[in-house]
Amino acid sequence: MKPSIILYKALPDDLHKRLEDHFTVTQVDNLDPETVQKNAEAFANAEGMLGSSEKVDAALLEKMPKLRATSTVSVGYDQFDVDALNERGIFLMHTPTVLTETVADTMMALVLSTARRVVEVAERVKAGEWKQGIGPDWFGIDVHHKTLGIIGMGRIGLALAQRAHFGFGMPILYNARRHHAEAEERFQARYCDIDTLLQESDYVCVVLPLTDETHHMIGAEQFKKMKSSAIFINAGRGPVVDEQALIEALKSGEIHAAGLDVFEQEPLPVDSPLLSLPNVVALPHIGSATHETRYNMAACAVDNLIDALNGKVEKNCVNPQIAK
Ligand SMILES: NC(=O)C1=CN([C@@H]2O[C@H](COP(=O)(O)OP(=O)(O)OC[C@H]3O[C@@H](n4cnc5c(N)ncnc54)[C@H](OP(=O)(O)O)[C@@H]3O)[C@@H](O)[C@H]2O)C=CC1
Ligand SMILES: O=CC(=O)O
Repeated sequence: MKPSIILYKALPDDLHKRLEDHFTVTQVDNLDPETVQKNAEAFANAEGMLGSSEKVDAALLEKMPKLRATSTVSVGYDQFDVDALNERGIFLMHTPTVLTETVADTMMALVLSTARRVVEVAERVKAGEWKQGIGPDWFGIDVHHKTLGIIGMGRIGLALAQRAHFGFGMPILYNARRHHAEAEERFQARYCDIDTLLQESDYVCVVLPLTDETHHMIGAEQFKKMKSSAIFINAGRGPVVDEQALIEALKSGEIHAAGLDVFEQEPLPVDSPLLSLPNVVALPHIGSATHETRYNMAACAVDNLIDALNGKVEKNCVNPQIAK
């Protein structure tokens, strides 16, 4: 008999079929308590689950006594209570690598569009304001050869450094928990403490996972240390940044502008002050959102679940140490 799984995300037809070749699939819209209750038997029998952007906590796991593996269509796994999974011996699979280059492209797009005011100026053209040769009120600031600070020199940080170094001739500063020889050798990146990075960077790019240590790691104190001409980019997770402090820093001119792909609350509430600031480029968490990459992530998550339920966790497993 095929193992049963819960699928809580729509997948392309061929990938859905691949899951059905291996498993008995129950598809649900979300993991809300009402959904779980309505499909209680399917949840009780599920040995695997696959989806994204839904909380998986101890209360949900209680309803899934047979669960052996979870597979998220994302690299970030802050939605999961990893301790609870470990305690139950449940594998957590994720999709690193397949999305790295696309997210780095998005970060470079945020740097460029914020510095050159691409969104704001394009809106002015559409509004019919381009009536004569443009003056300084349309100008932006340069990106090439400015100093780029990267907080989080992991897979994505490294791909961003590559673009900035080879494409834009930017000196690179970085901070992470450890030194990264590859970044230093290939991109002449210089490791520094966060304060030095904040003080010396023209662009401060954050691409950190959300953890207890990184929650509100960037707040009022950190914005005060940045140059008043600095541009701040966040594409990691919203709660890594104290959003209220960011709003104050943007309003008071403590920093020049911000390019954001992630927010403390998503979707960003329509009354967020961020939306009325002309010096903010706000994107709807599109870091990995290209057709190619989203397909590759889904395919990776499907393979990950098949692997994990067959006891194969050498690749893409967050907690391989629980294997018996
Ligand atoms: N906007 C979007 O759509 C997307 C957002 N993301 C987010 O980006 C994050 C990073 O992805 P990826 O690069 O693949 O992950 P990696 O695990 O490869 O990199 C994470 C980096 O963060 C650093 N880090 C972690 N904790 C701390 C800390 N307390 N202090 C300083 N540095 C820290 C790590 O340091 P060290 O190297 O020393 O271990 C590492 O350099 C994801 O977790 C996710 O939240 C990812 C994809 C898309
Ligand atoms: O935010 C996206 C991810 O893959 O993590």
